[in-house]
Amino acid sequence: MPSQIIMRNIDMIFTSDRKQTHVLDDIDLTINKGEIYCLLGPSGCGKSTILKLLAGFESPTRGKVTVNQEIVKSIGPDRAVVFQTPNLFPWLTVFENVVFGLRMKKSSPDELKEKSSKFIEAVGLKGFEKHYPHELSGGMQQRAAIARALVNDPTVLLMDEPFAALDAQTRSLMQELVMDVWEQFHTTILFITHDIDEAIFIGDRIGVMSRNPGLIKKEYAIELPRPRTIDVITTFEFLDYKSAILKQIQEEVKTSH
Ligand SMILES: Nc1ncnc2c1ncn2[C@@H]1O[C@H](COP(=O)(O)OP(=O)(O)OP(=O)(O)O)[C@@H](O)[C@H]1O
Repeated sequence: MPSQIIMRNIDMIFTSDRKQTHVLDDIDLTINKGEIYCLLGPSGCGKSTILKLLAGFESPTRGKVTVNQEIVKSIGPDRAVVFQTPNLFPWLTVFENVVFGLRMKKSSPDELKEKSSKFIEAVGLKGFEKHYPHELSGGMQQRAAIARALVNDPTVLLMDEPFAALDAQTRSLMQELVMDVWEQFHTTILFITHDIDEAIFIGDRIGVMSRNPGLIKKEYAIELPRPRTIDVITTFEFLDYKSAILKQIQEEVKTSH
């Protein structure tokens, strides 16, 4: 599969109040087209910084970030971001929130209708098009945020702990939703999480990071068959991955204290 995201020799040093923080150290990351790559790691290791570099919110101190063979210089419609909080416009309905980007692009009414219904249905919100965000549960709001991200046909979906604020049951439904959406559209996904089970369930590969400065310490290829359903989390293969990753994280914690 061709590489879609390439980060080479990335260093990131933030300077504030004359203090320098070396957040990322020589990060090399390649994500293939259609792959789901999960980043796991302790708080402050630089996971969101990697996502911000890919989204074009920040530029690296050193190194090169390319998406679709183009150097990332700013934000772009080829890269959609889903954050922990859905950030929907409270004064707009689900339909209007989802088509917001399309309206900005002056898409035709037919395109608005066709694309919104495709993605609203894909995230299981059919029938809720006229609802306002305050009339939806947290999980439903996040579904709308995912539809809004997908409606512009991004080639890359960047998800920053998208389900961290949800209760366990909703979270598990949302993980299955990501699987469903991926089965339909095969979008390349970078998915940031603190949750090992979530990373193994969703990911094709997992990068485990360490901090001070942030490094991708080890990568794991998750060869569980797809399509995956939540039952997979009780299989021996799943538990083997979990135990190996837990061991790696525990070693990290020991050496960083
Ligand atoms: N704009 C900035 N200016 C200065 N320091 C920053 C800036 N953005 C991030 N940092 C610092 O970089 C480090 C990594 O932050 P980042 O948000 O990437 O970590 P993270 O692994 O995503 O953490 P968490 O899991 O808690 O979200 C932190 O120490 C943070 O304070």
